Amino acid sequence: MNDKYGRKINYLRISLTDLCNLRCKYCMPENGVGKIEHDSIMKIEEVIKIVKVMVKLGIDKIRLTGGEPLVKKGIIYLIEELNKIKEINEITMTTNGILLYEMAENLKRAGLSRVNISIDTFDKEKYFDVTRGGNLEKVLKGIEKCKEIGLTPIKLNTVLIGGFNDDEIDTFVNYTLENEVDVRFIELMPIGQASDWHKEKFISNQIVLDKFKELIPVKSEDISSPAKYYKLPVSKGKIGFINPVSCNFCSNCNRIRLTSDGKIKPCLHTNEEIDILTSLRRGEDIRSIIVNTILNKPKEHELNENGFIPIIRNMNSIGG
Ligand SMILES: Nc1nc2c(ncn2[C@@H]2O[C@H](COP(=O)(O)OP(=O)(O)OP(=O)(O)O)[C@@H](O)[C@H]2O)c(=O)[nH]1
Ligand SMILES: C[S@@+](CC[C@H](N)C(=O)[O-])C[C@H]1O[C@@H](n2cnc3c(N)ncnc32)[C@H](O)[C@@H]1O
Ligand code: SF4
Ligand code: SF4
Repeated sequence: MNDKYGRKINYLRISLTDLCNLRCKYCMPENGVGKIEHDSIMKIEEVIKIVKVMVKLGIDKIRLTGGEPLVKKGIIYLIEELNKIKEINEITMTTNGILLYEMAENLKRAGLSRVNISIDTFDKEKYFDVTRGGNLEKVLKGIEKCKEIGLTPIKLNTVLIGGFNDDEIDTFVNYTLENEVDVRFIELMPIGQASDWHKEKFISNQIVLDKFKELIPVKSEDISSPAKYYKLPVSKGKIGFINPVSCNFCSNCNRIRLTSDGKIKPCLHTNEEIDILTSLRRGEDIRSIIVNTILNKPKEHELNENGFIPIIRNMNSIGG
């Protein structure tokens, strides 16, 4: 269905869990998130019920995210069930890749279309540091496994952090020369853990464009994608830029979000949330809640406005 600004909303991003097997410094507190009451998290069957109502309203693309979606118990079953819903064209996932090597085959068999993998550095020690304990080798093996079995196209998501990985821009850009993988640089957002980070850490994607003058703009096949794409003159993969702060893709926004505790979020950058899980459990009409949420989706974010209220949730429970 369309929202009141005429945007067609067909993309649902679901944060399946706020738990994660990593603790990226910009995303999660060092000690993780305390386990919240089991009952306040959506069960797999509840996710399926909500999705089944949403597809009747025009949702045809689902992204599973988190926290880390691959640590959610029942993830394979969920994908199998979503794959049976005829209205859904694409089931995708955003993952840190740690468990991909061992799970990729089952994910593909269950019906997952493709994966976006977050990787902020190709340096083993830096990876261990920024993720507070992650093993880079596992992610790299996961990427290779996805290539091997055709869980593709693959996109890498790289958050640019001043003083951390801005010295690796060449490595990431050159990765696309030999790999049929898109690398997307994401500007760090002042959300959750990063909401009070020092401004030097927030660096603009423009520095990549300034450094690589030979990058050629590529027309995106998906006008609703937050990424603007470029490529090196002879390369297998593309370079994408996601500027969630200085973004100008709100006018083409096609997405709504479902948080791990069952709230619909009409926009990534608002604190507005509608508790659909409680309504579902009470047997109330969730269709009208979804219709209202879509109709009243904000026109755009207000990150650049004076008086902007910082987002309270950490990214791990929103899902990015
Ligand atoms: N401001 C804003 N940023 C977004 C939105 N959707 C995604 N992003 C940013 O883009 C990052 C990467 O998103 P992904 O989870 O890979 O999903 P995607 O870009 O929709 O993926 P594709 O379907 O492959 O294009 C997220 O972590 C966010 O930082 C959005 O609706 N608004
Ligand atoms: C919250 S994670 C969830 C999925 C999965 N655990 C992963 O890391 O891909 C989704 C995306 O959000 C990004 N992210 C988290 N906090 C962010 C922030 N403050 N600014 C920009 N991107 C952020 C991560 O880098 C990741 O690409
Ligand atoms: S960015 Fe993803 S992998 Fe890193 S802590 Fe957040 S949810 Fe976990
Ligand atoms: S900031 Fe809000 S309106 Fe803009 S693209 Fe993201 S989710 Fe859509």
